[in-house]
Amino acid sequence: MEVRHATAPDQIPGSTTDWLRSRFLVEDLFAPGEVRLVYSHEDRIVVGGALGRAALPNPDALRAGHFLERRELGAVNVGDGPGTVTVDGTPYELGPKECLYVGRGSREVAFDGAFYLVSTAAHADHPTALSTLADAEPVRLGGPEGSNDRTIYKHVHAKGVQSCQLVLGVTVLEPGSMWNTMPCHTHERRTEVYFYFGLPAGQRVIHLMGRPDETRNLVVADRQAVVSPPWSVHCGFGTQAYSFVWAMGGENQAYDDMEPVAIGELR
Ligand SMILES: O=C[C@H](O)[C@@H](O)CC(=O)C(=O)O
Ligand SMILES: [Zn+2]
Repeated sequence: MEVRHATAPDQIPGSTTDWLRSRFLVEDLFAPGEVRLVYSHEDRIVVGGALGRAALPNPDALRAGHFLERRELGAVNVGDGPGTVTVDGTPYELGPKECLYVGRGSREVAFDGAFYLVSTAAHADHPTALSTLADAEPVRLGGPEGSNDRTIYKHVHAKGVQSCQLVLGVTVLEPGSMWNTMPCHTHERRTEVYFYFGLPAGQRVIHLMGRPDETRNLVVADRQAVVSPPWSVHCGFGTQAYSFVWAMGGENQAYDDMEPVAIGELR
């Protein structure tokens, strides 16, 4: 497991493309038969990828008896077909874009498929729960005039699957729509990670990050993640339509607790 230290906004002016990518972009999460993990000190969020048949390891850096001893986990099927997550002997079948929340205290977690993983620190046990696309109360936002016609599926949130601090959903853009999260925002009380998937090979998402008045861009390929510290905007446009998993950890779980940024304020 790679461990990344937290960052500060005053590191952004003068930063190089390579430095930005090494701190904020997570590139290689998927290898057949492996679970790959990156631990970010931004709200202690761990992100990962599981491909094929693989079990959740217990990295030394956690100093835990097992991965979920003091953590909770969301696993989203980012493949094109069904996949299975088995938790302490109980199998759960997930369709594409569906999510399994795995509660603190679960010991053995195994995957069969293509899963994106997000884990946050947890102080209480919540039941392991499947959230299907129908459970996620889809909300249609945007429209063709803003090239941002998209559907937001909320899986783990205050009114859905319960958790300690994890909030997680999937946003799907309609063909011909390119922009996510515009107008954009920050949320001072939470870190958010975007994981882009379903982007055709050779296409890219241009992801904007940084303080609203000092933005930078990251060029992101399919199945890559971007960590947004509380001071950073997070939005982007694709060269074709795509989907992404958004997940947050931090001080509260209020999805709408954000500082909106007017488009004209961006620099
Ligand atoms: O804090 C909330 C997150 O940034 C996302 O839910 C935004 C998003 O999915 C979108 O506008 O497309
Ligand atoms: Zn956000």
